[in-house]
Amino acid sequence: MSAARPPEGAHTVVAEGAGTPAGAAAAALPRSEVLDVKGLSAGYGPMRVLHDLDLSVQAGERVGLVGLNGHGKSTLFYAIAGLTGWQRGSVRLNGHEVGRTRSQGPGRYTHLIVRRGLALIPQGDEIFHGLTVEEHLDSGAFTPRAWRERAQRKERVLAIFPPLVKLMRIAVGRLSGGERRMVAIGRGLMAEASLFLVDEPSLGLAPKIGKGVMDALMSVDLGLSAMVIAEQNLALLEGRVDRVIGMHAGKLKGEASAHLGFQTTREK
Ligand SMILES: Nc1ncnc2c1ncn2[C@@H]1O[C@H](COP(=O)(O)OP(=O)(O)OP(=O)(O)O)[C@@H](O)[C@H]1O
Repeated sequence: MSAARPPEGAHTVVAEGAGTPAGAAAAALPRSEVLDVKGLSAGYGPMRVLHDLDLSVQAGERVGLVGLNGHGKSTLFYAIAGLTGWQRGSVRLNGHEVGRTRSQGPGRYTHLIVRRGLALIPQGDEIFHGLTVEEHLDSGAFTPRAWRERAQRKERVLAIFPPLVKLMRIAVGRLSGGERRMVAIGRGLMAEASLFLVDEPSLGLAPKIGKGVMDALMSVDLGLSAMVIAEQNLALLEGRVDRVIGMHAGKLKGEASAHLGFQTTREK
């Protein structure tokens, strides 16, 4: 697939949302902190997966999160979205505290966190086979403002994923794996978000297709929003994101600019 930048003036899903809680927060805090995680521990039932994490992401940043299977990348995303069973520590999104103990059940506050500007693009496709491509994209525009602007938002998504243009009326169950991944990511990009968490976008795809999907993600003009991409394959991120953070056994193990390769710099 080819990855095109969206047309000029239609550069970011988020900057367009500047009249909304998420957009206003991002617009009011140019180049400032979108995400500030401090001392985050989280897990499921009796299992502690994340251990005292600190992570800060600035507006406009594209950050890679690299780690092997099972080391907690998805759990970190779920914790930020309030989807883990419990957590301790602070998670601030656009300056607002969204982290708290999930004693009343995972997902209880997720809708509020989403309204604060979070878009989670989960691992795997998480799509409904009977719905069309267009219905999936529309479903990503769930805030009133995003819904009003869904036509423009779809144009931007289609500029990022041109192969979807001809598939809008096709049920996603009939698409290839790479096309389904484009739909899943495109649905996330329809949201009015200031922070996009993208979980292993190349997983399960042939290398060339996976690289194409990653190219498309790199072509998204973030404006004042930020993106964190979890990935097992460092080579897909190296030199293409602003920084790469490693994750091992539920801890952030280091940080390095992508072109320097991976170095442990702030092991906890
Ligand atoms: N819903 C869940 N309930 C219980 N344990 C879970 C759940 N989700 C993940 N885990 C466990 O948490 C640990 C971290 O998994 P996680 O999915 O966060 O890792 P990951 O780095 O994203 O790797 P993967 O690529 O496999 O998703 C693993 O031991 C996993 O089995």
